[in-house]
Amino acid sequence: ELFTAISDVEPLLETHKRIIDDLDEYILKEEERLNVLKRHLNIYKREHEIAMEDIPNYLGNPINAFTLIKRLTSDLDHIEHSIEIGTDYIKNLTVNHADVKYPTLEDLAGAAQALTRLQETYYLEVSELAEGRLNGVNYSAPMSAGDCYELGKALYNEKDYTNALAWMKEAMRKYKEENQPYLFKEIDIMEYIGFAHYLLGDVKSALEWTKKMLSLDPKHVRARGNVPHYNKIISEDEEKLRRRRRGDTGNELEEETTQKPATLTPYAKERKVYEKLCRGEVDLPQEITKTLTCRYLTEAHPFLRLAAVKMEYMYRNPDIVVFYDVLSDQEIDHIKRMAKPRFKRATVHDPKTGELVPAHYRISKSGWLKDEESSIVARVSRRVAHFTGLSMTSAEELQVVNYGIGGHYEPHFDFARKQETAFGKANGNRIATVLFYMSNVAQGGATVFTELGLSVFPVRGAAVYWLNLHPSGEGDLATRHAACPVLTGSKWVCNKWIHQGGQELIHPCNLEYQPESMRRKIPRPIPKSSR
Ligand SMILES: O=C(O)CCC(=O)C(=O)O
Ligand SMILES: [Fe+2]
Repeated sequence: ELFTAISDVEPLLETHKRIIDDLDEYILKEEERLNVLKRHLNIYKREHEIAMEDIPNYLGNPINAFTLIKRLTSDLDHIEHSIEIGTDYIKNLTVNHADVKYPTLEDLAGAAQALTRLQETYYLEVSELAEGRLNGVNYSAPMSAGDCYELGKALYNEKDYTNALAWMKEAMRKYKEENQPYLFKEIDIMEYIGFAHYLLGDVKSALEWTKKMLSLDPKHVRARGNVPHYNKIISEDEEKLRRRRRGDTGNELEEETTQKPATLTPYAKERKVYEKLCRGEVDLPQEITKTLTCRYLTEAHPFLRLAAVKMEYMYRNPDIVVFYDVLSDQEIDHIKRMAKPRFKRATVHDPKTGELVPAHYRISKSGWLKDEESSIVARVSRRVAHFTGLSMTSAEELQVVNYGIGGHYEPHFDFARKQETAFGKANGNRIATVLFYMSNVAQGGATVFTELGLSVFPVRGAAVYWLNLHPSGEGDLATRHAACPVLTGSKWVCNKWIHQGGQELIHPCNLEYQPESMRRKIPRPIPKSSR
């Protein structure tokens, strides 16, 4: 898939240029051909008019008789030939080339879902997006009726009827405004709107739209078939309502009327916090902010006395630290260049089939770089040892990540839980995470800590650092974090995960394990809106 990493979308511009050149040439040839045909047509029309004015006189003229016959024989051959060339040309015309990359329908669906994710996370209005605006900033040309229609169709095919409906309504509005020729018609948009309403349980609106379809085309087969079906459902519903009002409820109806209390699942609760953090709507409580400091780090390693590192505490207990200017522009370019050819989409095991399938909770592409492969990668590992003070003997290779359109990584822990296979390996669990930012992100793309209520926004060249484990080796649940969907720009990061192996003397473990009950003393973040 191409939509999972922005870097993979770049070659599409070359494909795009090829199509422009081919179409340009094709249209030029077609126009020449059509001009010939039009010239012939005009002659035929003019001659026909003259002939009809006075038929005997016209045919009585031998020249006219000849030219008429000529027009119906050799001229016609010419015309036919010209049309044939046209159809042959069309038949042989290819805008598909083997040597350039094309996106697939799966890419189209992925890009459509990404837009929906962005729309929902960042509260974007469909009408704003359709005008090419993101948060009030103009980012692209307005979308056409055709763009909105295709997007609506892709969402409809993915069974996202709510968003499909919103985009189809936008398509309808633009279709009327634009008055442009399209391969689809107004009635096609209406059909999607009507059926989406039906699938969302709004049968009355479905009927209304179907009737509108019939006013445009009284013979429309599907619309005619649906009207009685919708009418039946509506009258059945009304009957149920009447019986309920009369108190004449059977058991079956009683069940329907008992409403379940609207409680959010833990997943939905976390999702809400995650989205709020992504929008930057949560401030840390003063109890935390007053403990946050920044300074030059000089003591973690003797090397730092020569080259101190700027550090800033983003959170205390657990400590989340940002180190600034720990990757240079050259290092970033080198790491990106090395990683690109090895990019693979993040996959998970499908429990049903046992096969590796793309992970929907993580939309990005990544590749791994070894220290031995490049002195620059090795230098970055040494730097990590300097500013974390940890041993790199058990560290993983450098993981390089690029997020695609709306790319994200849903809330997770970096450490392995007991049931997971990585747990208990020779090197132990991931004791620490160093997350380098290799790009700024214009909008979106924050790293957020859902238990702490902390949003960290990417700064190119900086790294976030935290310990994933308690001194006892137990995973610290407070480190749960996520990567927010990228709204604009391309987000590049790289991860260095350091394991327990090798830290025995540097970071001795002990039985101290700060239980959940203790951590509750840290005030919870207060959402802005509740103040
Ligand atoms: O990209 C980010 O901001 C976070 C990435 C992350 O959490 C991970 O790769 O484990
Ligand atoms: Fe992570």
